[in-house]
Order: sequence, then C-alpha cells, then structure tokens
Amino acid sequence: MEAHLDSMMEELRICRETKAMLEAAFESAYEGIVVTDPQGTVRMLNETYARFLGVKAGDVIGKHVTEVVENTRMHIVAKTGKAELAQVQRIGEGDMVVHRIPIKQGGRVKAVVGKVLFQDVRELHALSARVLQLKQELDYYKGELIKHLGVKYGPTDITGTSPAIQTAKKWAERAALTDSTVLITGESGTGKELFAHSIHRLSHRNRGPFVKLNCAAIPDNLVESLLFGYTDGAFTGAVKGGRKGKFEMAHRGSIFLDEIGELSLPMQVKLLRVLQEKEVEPVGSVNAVKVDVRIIAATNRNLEEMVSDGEFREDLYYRLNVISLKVPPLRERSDDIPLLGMELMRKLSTEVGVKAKGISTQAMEALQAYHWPGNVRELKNVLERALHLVEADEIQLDHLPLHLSGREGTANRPVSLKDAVAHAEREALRHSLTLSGGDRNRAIQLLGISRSGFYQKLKKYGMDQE
Ligand SMILES: Nc1ncnc2c1ncn2[C@@H]1O[C@H](COP(=O)(O)OP(=O)(O)OP(=O)(O)O)[C@@H](O)[C@H]1O
Repeated sequence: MEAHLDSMMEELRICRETKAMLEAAFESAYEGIVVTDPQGTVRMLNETYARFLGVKAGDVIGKHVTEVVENTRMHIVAKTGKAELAQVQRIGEGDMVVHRIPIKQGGRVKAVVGKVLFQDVRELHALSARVLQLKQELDYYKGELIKHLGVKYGPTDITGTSPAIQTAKKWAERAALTDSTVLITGESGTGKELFAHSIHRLSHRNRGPFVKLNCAAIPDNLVESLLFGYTDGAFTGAVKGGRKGKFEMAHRGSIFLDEIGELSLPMQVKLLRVLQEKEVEPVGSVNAVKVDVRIIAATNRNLEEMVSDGEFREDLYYRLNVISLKVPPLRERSDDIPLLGMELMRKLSTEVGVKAKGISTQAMEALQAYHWPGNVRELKNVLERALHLVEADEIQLDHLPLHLSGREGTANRPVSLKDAVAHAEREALRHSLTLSGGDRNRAIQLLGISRSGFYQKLKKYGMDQE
C-alpha cells in the first residue's frame, strides 16, 4: 500500500513537472496560441496572443472564442474535425497566417489548438521577397564562382537524345560518382571537353577548381613547369618567388589533360609518377608536394595503337584508362542533328546578331545525310557560315557549303589537270579550316603538309585574309 502511494506521488511529481514545462513552452512561444474545448470555449491563451489581442488571458478564459478572436473558425474546426492549415485570417488591422488543428481522442475532437504564425502576413511577404532576393544573389555568386573555378559547361550543355549520346551521358554520371581517372576518347569535335567539364560539375569536387591543360598547345620544354610549377630561380626567366603548377592549382578539384596523346615520352614518365605517388615535384625543388586531384584526360588519337607503336607508355595508358568514356561521332547519331542544329543555330544567331528562326527541310536533310568528319564543331562552323549568308528566316540548302548541299555538279568542274588540282587544293584547304574551326595549326596537321607549304597555298589561292 505504502509502495503504491510512493509510486503515485512520483507520478504526480512527474506530471507537475511536465505541466510546468509545457506551460513554460506555451507561454514563451513566439506564435500566439489559443486552445478551445469542443464547444469553442477558450481554455488556454498564451501571453503572446493575449498581448496581441490587447486582453488579459485570465479575463477571456471561459468565454466563447468568437467573443475573443475576430473572424475565428476554431468552433467550426471543433465540429468538422478537419485541420485548417496556413489560412489567412483578418484580425484587427492585419492579415494573419493561422493554423487550426483539432486534437482527437478515440476519433472525437477533445480540443482545438489555434496558432498565429506570423504577426502579419505582410511580414511573410516581406520575408519571402527578401528570400527571393537572397536566392537571386546566391545564384549570381554561384555562377561567378563556377566561372572563377574554371568550369564552363555542365551536362545540360550536351545536346542530344540519341541512345548513343544518352549512354555516354550515363557513363559520365557514373564516372562523376568516383574519384578514378577518366579517359575520354572520341574523334575531334565530338564534345569531349563538354564531357570533361560535366564530370567535374557532377562530382563532389564541384566546389573545387577545374583546371585545363591542352598538352598539344604547349612546347615540350614548358610542359613540366606548367604542370608541376617551379621554385624561385629554378631557371633563367623564372618568375620571382616561383609559380604553382596546374596540378597544385587543381588541388581538391579536377585537372583536365586535353590531347593527352601529344605528351612526349619523358613527360609521360613524370605524369605516371604523379599518378602513382599523388605528389608533384616543382622544377628546382627537392621537396614533393602532396596533391589531391582528380584526373580527366582526353584524346582523339588511338592510344592503344600508339602503345603498340611505342609512342605512348603502356603503364600510363592503363593508369589513365581506369574509366573509359567514348564520345560517339556525329554520323553515328544523325538523329541528334535536328535538335543539335536548332540549338546551335539559336546560340549562334545571338552571337552573330542574325535572327534566323529555322532550317529548311531540304537543308536539314542535307545536314543529316552528311558524314561530319569534324563532328559537332564542323556542324557549328557550317551553321555559323550559313547564318552570315541567310537573308530571310530560314537557313536554306544554298547557304550550305557545296560539298554538303550536293550542288557541286559536273558543269562547274575544271577540265584541265592543272585547274583540277588547284580546285582540289582549294577545297582541301577550306575543308581543313572548317574542320579545325579556323585553327591553322590543326588544319596543317589534318592536311599533313608543312607549315610553309600551307601558308604558300593560302596565299596562292587568296585565302590568307579569310
Ligand atoms: N552534344 C553537344 N551539344 C552542344 N554542343 C556541342 C556538343 N558536342 C560538342 N559541342 C560543341 O562543339 C564544339 C567542339 O566540342 P569540344 O571542344 O568539346 O570537342 P572535343 O571532342 O574536345 O574536340 P577536340 O578533340 O578537337 O579537342 C564546342 O563548341 C562544343 O560546345
């Protein structure tokens, strides 16, 4: 009996403590709170609400809620048993946001709790306007940060719905989940760089830098210092204080080694060491620097063939090719050409300042029938050229180059061998420049002729000013 009494006392003490805690929470709440019984009689009213209504809680408890709060529906909710959330209720001078929540036991309403969330809905409007402004600012700074970090493109920039491009995109998404080295292969102009940016953008490193190095564009003797940096006085002409290399710059981010197939054999050895040790040794330094960098490499050359010809190290090839991503050539996804053509045309029209709205059916058919050795880059160049020629709204067949539009009939063909050679040379020059996007070094490579020969021919055919 005594033990029973003790346990009842203990329970009573806990109940009192809980009640005191709930009352304190009730009173200190920022929102106004009112509780009624199922008949709509006010049972509780916290200090915030009482102050807001300009009444004393003690005076209104026991009154019907309609006598205490203007436009109330607490007594109605007590009848319907259905909660009314985030409703606007006019009280005095202000529009309030209120919740009315029935408390049920055994399916019957035992009480209704009313909450006034904001003192006035205008506060909410002001708050949401501020949130919107902050969001816009945030988006702007995010964009700026991304530009600053070096990443320019994301997966949404890769246009195409063909199964081939979708598969490549899926691989890129998967690659982004890991930190493994990715080797992106594919013909020139297929969009390898877009994929490299996208992998970084989708990865957990996307707040870190994205650093690009085109291995073909730098002289051999500079590659090392560019990649690994150098110390003060490492060589004549070195910047005072030394300079960080691309690997260090890409710390906690990704490095994109474009045209990796052009890296000389001695540089391949050094790169392999970085991959193995995860540290770089700046030129002139004896101390290695630890780097945390994800490597994305790309090439349009056949590295396997280069390995068998002894031009590319096998061990480096396997280190790079942990995840391989092949970007399909455009001729294998001609289904993408209408969408891609329209998308590129829209972007280019803004750049060129021409308002072309479409591509005629005939022109589109010609675009789809062509084999696109220069892939999307070539398509872009063809469309840009067409936009300069277009007079009305649409790109027509005769705005496309002759080799594409099929208008190159026999009537205009040269008869003498000399003229035929000149004609062929001119076309080859033009074609190589279209393929390379105007990049003369690449055009020279594509033609397989010497630099001086290239410039002589440009001059001969009056194309040196183009
Ligand atoms: N799927 C695509 N959607 C939209 N634009 C694309 C797409 N693929 C490529 N491009 C555009 O085509 C051009 C060439 O792409 P990119 O430079 O990525 O090719 P690449 O494969 O890296 O070429 P290279 O081997 O010559 O370096 C760029 O202007 C790029 O924006």
